Amino acid sequence: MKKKSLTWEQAKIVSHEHSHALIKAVPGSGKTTTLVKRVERLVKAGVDRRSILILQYNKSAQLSFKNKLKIALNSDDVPEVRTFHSLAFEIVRRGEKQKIIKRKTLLRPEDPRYSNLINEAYQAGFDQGSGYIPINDIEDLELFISRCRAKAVSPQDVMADPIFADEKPEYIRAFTRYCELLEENRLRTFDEYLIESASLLRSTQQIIENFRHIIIDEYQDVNLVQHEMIRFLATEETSVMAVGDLNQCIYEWRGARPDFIGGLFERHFKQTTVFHLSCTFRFGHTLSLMANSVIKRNSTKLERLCVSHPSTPKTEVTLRFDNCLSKVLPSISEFDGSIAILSRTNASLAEAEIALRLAGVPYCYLDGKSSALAKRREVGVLVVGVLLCLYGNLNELVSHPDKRALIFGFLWGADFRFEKGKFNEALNGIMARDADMWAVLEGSISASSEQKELVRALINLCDKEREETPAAEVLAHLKLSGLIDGVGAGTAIRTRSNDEKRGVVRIEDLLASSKIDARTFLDLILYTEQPSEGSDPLVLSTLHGSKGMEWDNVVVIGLEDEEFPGGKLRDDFKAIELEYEPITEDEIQEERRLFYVGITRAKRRLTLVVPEDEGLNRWLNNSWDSTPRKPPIATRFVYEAGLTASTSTSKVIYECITPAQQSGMSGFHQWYLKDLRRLKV
Ligand SMILES: Nc1ncnc2c1ncn2[C@@H]1O[C@H](COP(=O)(O)OP(=O)(O)OP(=O)(O)O)[C@@H](O)[C@H]1O
Repeated sequence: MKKKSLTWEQAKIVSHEHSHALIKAVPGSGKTTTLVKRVERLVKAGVDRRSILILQYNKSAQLSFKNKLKIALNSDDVPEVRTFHSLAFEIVRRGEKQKIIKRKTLLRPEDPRYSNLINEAYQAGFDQGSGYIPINDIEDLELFISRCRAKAVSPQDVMADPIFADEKPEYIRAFTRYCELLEENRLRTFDEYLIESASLLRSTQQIIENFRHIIIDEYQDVNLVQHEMIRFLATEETSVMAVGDLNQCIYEWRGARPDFIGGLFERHFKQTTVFHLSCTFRFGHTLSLMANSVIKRNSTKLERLCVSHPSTPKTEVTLRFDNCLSKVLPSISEFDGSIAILSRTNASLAEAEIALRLAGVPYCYLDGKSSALAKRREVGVLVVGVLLCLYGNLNELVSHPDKRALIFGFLWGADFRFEKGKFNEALNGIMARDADMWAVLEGSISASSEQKELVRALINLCDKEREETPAAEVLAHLKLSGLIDGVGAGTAIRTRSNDEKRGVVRIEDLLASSKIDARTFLDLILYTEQPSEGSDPLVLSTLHGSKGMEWDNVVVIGLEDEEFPGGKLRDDFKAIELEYEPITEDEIQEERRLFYVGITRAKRRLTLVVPEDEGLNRWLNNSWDSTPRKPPIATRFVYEAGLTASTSTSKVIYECITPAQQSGMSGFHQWYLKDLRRLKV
């Protein structure tokens, strides 16, 4: 294999000698390559391998880095490469052994004891009996707890902390009970391991050996506790090197603190040298220019632009104006190389799933899941509704593997109001073979006249449609029955309930444009087999999930401004009754970073599937890259990307630019050219 020669930016980091270092790296800038080279140089210069610690953000990054080190050092004896969690386990284990802290057991999220514990905490906090608790409410509580744990705050601290002043007191009570239950049962979750190890490092000398060099990757995603661990781990002699990209911080809502990389690191670690890795090896000039153009709209000062190395492919960026995925996706599946479809919301991924099934294109989710359709509530409502319309019963589901998920979705997503504690009874009742669904429902929902009316309307729909009836028509009848009105109503978080409502609209559009009949719709959802392992299917992922990944072809869908970044709804948006989701400027900036992360995953081709939008055409025709004043139809981020100007500038760069061409460019594009020259690549 041809050896890569390092850029001067990379070489400076590799040879950095003393003091702490902060590396600000753009996507695909060879961070791993540079860090591996640095460790190789340290070891070759005689630094003891055991005095070097590398911290990676997750298990797969840790394994991959370790393998690269083994190859570089031509040995299995490599420095310690750990995740924050594995380091915390080791420190806590030593603390327990030395009897400094109590012995406790790890409580993993998949352990049934965990769900019992969180349910009990919820019931205590919300003063609720032992009835059914919606999964989303539990998730909201978990998010609240993880935000508290990321800052290592106790329930007493939360009560006193003005940051939490707007939180519901129920959450604080539930959090208090959660902490008590962990203590009573001598259990620790992953969060407690981090917190206790930070506290052990602070209070106990020599709980773990001293490291001469500590290197931490993805620093933009560390939370306060992890940052504190590093501070207490470092001695006078330690040189700490943190690597990250402020513009890729997308986990602030979970407690990540971009301000560490944005200034606090340098304040806490004196005499830090700041380095930049501003040359990407992943994508070409058009995409670099667009990514810079979007991210410069954030308030964080852009110190360096992301600049493409000449060895990168000439990434092609295209906009596909289309409101219907079933027209767009079949042609995308013909692209050469790896393909990913990325979306801000799960509703759009569900639509993509159905469109791909319709086109017979194999796919899977990034985490290996073959489908998420059956678990979506609106899908449960539609499948059960269509089955009732066609056959008057749910016999077809009797031995279907997704029976429980679909009936759960139906019961939860439809507009039923259950008597306290009766939801599970209804679910189990309808699941039973030969169940009388109507009797079960009537025995468990409230006795109000609207609820009785809903059941009657459903009974009236039974057996009234034929398999050949267009699915869109059946769906329209279901809507008239009032069944769909409840979709999204039961979820506590507005963004989630809107996601389910959008799911209905997306499926509605898809059925209307594809003109499939009701039976085909059921077959698509219930019987489409996904390829088993081994083949190389197209990948679906949320934008959050795509972080750290790259594909030859990236297709971003769900690019409507009211969905991404969300916030103020357009006045003309009448398709569904979405609830207003107020969004702050900080949240818009985080969404913008998410768009930046998503588009910078592409190597050879980026396709942005946007809704028809006259405004965007105007922006493209005028080569503008500003943020539209009024919320547009297509996401504002596509407006800001300035595709037209980026394409023409990149064309002249590839064709060798003349001074006259350069002087006609915007100041921003001239800055890009200056940086390109400065990099001397
Ligand atoms: N100096 C170089 N010359 C040519 N190619 C390089 C150089 N440095 C890195 N690369 C290539 O760039 C690609 C990205 O490198 P690497 O995986 O180290 O980046 P990364 O910054 O860790 O990526 P990410 O942040 O997305 O995980 C790899 O294919 C690598 O071989």
